[in-house]
Amino acid sequence: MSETYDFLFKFLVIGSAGTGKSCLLHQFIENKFKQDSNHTIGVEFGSKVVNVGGKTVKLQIWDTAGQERFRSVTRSYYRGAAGALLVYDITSRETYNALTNWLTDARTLASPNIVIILCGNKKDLDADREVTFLEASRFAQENELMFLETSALTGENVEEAFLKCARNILNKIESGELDPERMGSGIQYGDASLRQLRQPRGGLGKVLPLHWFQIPLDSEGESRPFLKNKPVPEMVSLARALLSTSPALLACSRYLCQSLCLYYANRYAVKFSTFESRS
Ligand SMILES: Nc1nc2c(ncn2[C@@H]2O[C@H](COP(=O)(O)OP(=O)(O)OP(=O)(O)O)[C@@H](O)[C@H]2O)c(=O)[nH]1
Repeated sequence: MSETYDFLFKFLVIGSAGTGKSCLLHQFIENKFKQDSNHTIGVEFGSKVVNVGGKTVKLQIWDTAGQERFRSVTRSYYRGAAGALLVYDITSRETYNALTNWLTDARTLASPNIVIILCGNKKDLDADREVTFLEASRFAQENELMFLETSALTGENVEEAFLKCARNILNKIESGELDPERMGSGIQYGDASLRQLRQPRGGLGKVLPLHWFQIPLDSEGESRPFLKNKPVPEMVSLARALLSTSPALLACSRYLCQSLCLYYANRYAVKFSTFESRS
């Protein structure tokens, strides 16, 4: 069965042995708890297509072994990951204390820009807790990580952890902070977005560097084109073209507004996407 998706993100699941990494992946993909989970040998793999903020994203997830003896193997899989779940076990301070080492590995071997969500797993074992929610959330804040407590057993916050990480990556792509075109970004375009990018008839003959061009479409129908990242001259003229039509845009429906943007995006062979204005 062929899958269409807008993006593919490479994800890692890292953290000390026995924290529940394989169980988290299994719960996310199969929606059930993995009974009799054994230590992972090297690396295991899973994938799932999810819907994030109106985009279809395929998550390609590498579940790594936490045991020290596999470290040299697992490290070779870090390269080019866009996101990671960094897992500790709330009932084991030892796994929490090891977080700094895992973090250093992720940022040096994958990418300094890797988006990481810290997962305090085995939330269901609250009576045996050795790490408080508060101290872990402080650690997360200090290290610029997102944070959730999860339970692979009950499923609590498992899907949320993957989706939160994916949503953050998508936001960074849309704001221009992350460039999917950069080598080793851990992001690939899927069929759906490529279709949108196909050259129109009588097009420019070359695909321009791809930059995100965002137009807030809020409830008033207001359309203030603006550019993020480094605008290329073509993008500036695109912005001007849209600005000059703004009275018309103000009057027209969201649908028409989007069609017009799509028309220009196709014409200039640039990506077009929408997001909800939060004003
Ligand atoms: N109570 C509880 N037990 C869990 C949870 N997640 C995992 N476990 C148990 O923790 C143990 C280790 O789980 P794994 O998923 O194999 O751990 P891992 O992090 O993949 O371990 P390595 O592959 O060695 O790195 C197993 O006995 C699981 O049944 C959870 O959320 N709650």
